[in-house]
Amino acid sequence: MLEHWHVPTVISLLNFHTCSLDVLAIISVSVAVWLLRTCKGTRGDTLARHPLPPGKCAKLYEREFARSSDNSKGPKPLPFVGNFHQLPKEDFHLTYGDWAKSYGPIIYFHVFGRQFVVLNTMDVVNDLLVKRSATYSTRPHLVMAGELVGRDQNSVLFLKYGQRLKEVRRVMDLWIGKNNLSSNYPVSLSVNRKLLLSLLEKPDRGLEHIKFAVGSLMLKLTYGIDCATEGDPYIMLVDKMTRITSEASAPGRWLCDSFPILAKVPSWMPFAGFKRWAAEAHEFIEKAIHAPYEFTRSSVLQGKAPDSWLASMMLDADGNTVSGRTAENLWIAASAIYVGTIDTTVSVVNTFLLMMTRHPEIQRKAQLRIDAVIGEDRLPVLEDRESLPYIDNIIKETLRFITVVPIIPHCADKDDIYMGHRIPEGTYVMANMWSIMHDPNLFKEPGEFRPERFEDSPDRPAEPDFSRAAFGFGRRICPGYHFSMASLFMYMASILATFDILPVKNELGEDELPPVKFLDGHIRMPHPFKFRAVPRNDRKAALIQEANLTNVDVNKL
Ligand code: HEM
Repeated sequence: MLEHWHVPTVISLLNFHTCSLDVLAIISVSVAVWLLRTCKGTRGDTLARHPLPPGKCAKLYEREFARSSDNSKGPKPLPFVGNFHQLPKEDFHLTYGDWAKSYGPIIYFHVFGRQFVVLNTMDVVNDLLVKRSATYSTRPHLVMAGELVGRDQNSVLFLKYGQRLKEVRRVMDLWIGKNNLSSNYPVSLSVNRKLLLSLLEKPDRGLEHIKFAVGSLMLKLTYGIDCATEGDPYIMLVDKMTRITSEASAPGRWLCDSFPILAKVPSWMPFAGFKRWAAEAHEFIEKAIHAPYEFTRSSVLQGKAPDSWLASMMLDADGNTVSGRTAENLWIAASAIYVGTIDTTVSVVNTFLLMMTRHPEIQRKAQLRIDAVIGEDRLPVLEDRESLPYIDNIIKETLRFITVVPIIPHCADKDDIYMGHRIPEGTYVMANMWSIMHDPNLFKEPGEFRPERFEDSPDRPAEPDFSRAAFGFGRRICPGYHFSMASLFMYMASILATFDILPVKNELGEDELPPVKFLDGHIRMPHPFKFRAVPRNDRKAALIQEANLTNVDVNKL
């Protein structure tokens, strides 16, 4: 049985800080426990209805599974491990996309008894995640990130669908929803102008400036925190929380996600390093969530809190700071803002800069359009968006090209039947956004960056605009959608209006084009790269200086 386990792969995916023998011990114990439970007919309701005789468990289980969820539309599984051995270490979306070519738009597979459905076209995604969002709006149960690190209690992204999620999303909507765009705008504008100044003053540190602008904007809006330019402790804190969360939820990394029974192993056992890691991560995340919240609470109590979303809801009708469930909703909502924004927005803006560096012709065209609308004497503002459809097309193309969240995971919270297939409760139902956004039947040369694809022309109709789908679906759609589209416009339009984005030069004085390479993960991000931001002319540089002199002081907002 063990050769089917692809043991080296399992071990390389682990981060248990323990030796391989320990891992093998865990695997052996888990296999034994699984077989015992299976043979007793206690594993899953299908098998519970059909107790299996010892010795034939694996074969019968496989047949039973095939009957229950029609596993025929997916790669052939092995007994017990299912399709584990066919899963890649990274770039899952590419493998799922390849499977879709053989098995069609819906793929079914299973790994150690956990069932997965991957949706590879917008039609099937809409049918399930949008039209049936009453069934498909919960999140998969993750043992490490959710249960052990505790993110299923304190992170919007991991919360199961239910009352708590609705309450927290309502709070977020008040803060960052469509109707609040204009009241957030002065702070956003101020941060945007500071970003231009940073690019002017330190043009060789472009990517750092973007990250700082995105992070500091969210901390200011949410908590009223003014970040120091470098090494801000709050930015470092929430950044670390983001990193830990993504490590804890990395697919295939933690054996306990495949064998939930391992969550019960006592932390003191020698091979239970993962439990000790989880306990430390949990403690750190609790601190990282509460530190900025406490900052706002104490400044509200002292009557000197700068305006912020949190401060606006911190006091009850009697002037006391809120407590209990209301306070919990606030800190959960507040902490989701930074985590939800940082990597996603930075990824899109960095991809935009990468593409501008590589495509001077697109950059020039966009600059001419901007100049025609705003002239020489001012910088772009949000109201210009309607007059600048080409910038919107650059945003759409950047979202399509990078596909920031390549796989969007939802989960069935009751049994369902779709196109004759049974989808049991608990199945992971994942939209393969990467395949959809790169479908050659919909997008001509999908690997090319081409904003014009969204324009109608006499010889070619516009290609589909799935930019909204890049933000998810149904009741779990990203609460930051409207805010993000507005801020992406402001980042892109104001950078293009004022700077030429150019490649760096090598020792021979030649342009060195940055490669198109991405870091894999839940969130796709360009590999760090270098570019030069050169002011288009003296007038533009002066406009940036003036905007920062006359800029409203965000500390007083
Ligand atoms: C370019 C920017 C962004 C992209 C591409 C993006 C994308 C996404 C996607 C794909 C999801 C999953 C939706 C689903 O499960 O169907 C999501 C969820 C979420 N996003 Fe964003 N997002 C962006 C910006 C933001 C911003 C600015 C915020 C700040 C509020 C935010 C907060 C969240 C939260 C809290 C969730 C979890 C929602 C839930 O599970 O109910 N995101 N985002």
